[in-house]
Amino acid sequence: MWRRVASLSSTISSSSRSLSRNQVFFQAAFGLSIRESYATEISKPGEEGVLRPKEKAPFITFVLGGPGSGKGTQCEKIVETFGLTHLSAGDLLRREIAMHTQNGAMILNLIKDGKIVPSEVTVKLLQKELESSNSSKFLIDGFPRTEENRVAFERIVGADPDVVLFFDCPEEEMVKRVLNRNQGRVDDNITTMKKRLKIFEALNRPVIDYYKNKGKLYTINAIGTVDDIFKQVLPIFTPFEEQLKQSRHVNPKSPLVENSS
Ligand SMILES: Nc1ncnc2c1ncn2[C@@H]1O[C@H](COP(=O)(O)OP(=O)(O)O)[C@@H](O)[C@H]1O
Ligand SMILES: Nc1ccn([C@H]2C[C@H](O)[C@@H](COP(=O)(O)OP(=O)(O)O)O2)c(=O)n1
Ligand SMILES: [Mg+2]
Repeated sequence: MWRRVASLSSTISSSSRSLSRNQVFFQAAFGLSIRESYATEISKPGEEGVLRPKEKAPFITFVLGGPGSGKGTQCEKIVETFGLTHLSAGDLLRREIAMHTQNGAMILNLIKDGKIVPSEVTVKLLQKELESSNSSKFLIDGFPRTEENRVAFERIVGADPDVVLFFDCPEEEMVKRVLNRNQGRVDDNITTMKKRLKIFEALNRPVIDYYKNKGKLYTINAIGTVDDIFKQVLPIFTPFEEQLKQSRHVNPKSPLVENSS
């Protein structure tokens, strides 16, 4: 669906190039933001009163939690079961480092120091993935980590999450898991971890509170086995059964698929 939008946007004049392809298309054609245009029945000038089919908004889940709370591990299980497309903000940033891109060195220094990369950089990487994907159901892991991240995503991508998962884990357990992670990450050491935990408390808590107030937050007790934790995650997606069933990528064994054997 995002791809369909992208192909239409090539007809838009080059004077609007600083906007995203989605924004260019929807703003130029209908003067609407992406979210508005997905949610509203619209008619072009000269076609007043002609109802056009509603576009479907992408289904977006944000995955929050401290370092080592098990976000990535649970995302793998969600992908396996429900077929959402997994976008890890941390993985996208690490890919920039590995590819020695223009921002690579800056990102490496911030990550080593437990700091947050400027929102514009992270959101642009996410936006690129969202726009080039065939999928319409996304799991965005490790994002937004700050209020600035959240606002930048709203401004640049123009979409809101349907679900926000928060893996709630005691610090002691997170430290233990990170120090045993063994993935060769530059930030998996006690010095960086201590900084990350401080930053998490200070900057991620306001994001958690924001989504709690909006009624979108699902808090999961992240202590226990991977399977026990996933048992808490499963029922969260049940109310979204219809939307998720339409995904081409849904695992046929998913509990959301009727008559699965
Ligand atoms: N429920 C769990 N119990 C014990 N260890 C876990 C659990 N979930 C994940 N882990 C391990 O903890 C480490 C951190 O998990 P990860 O999914 O990478 O967390 P995050 O993405 O939140 O930093 C990994 O080595 C992972 O295998
Ligand atoms: N929204 C984000 C996500 C990650 N980062 C940076 C800073 C984080 O400490 C690192 C690693 O993030 P990642 O989500 O992979 O980390 P964990 O899986 O929680 O340990 O990347 C960021 O600056 N902004
Ligand atoms: Mg992770």
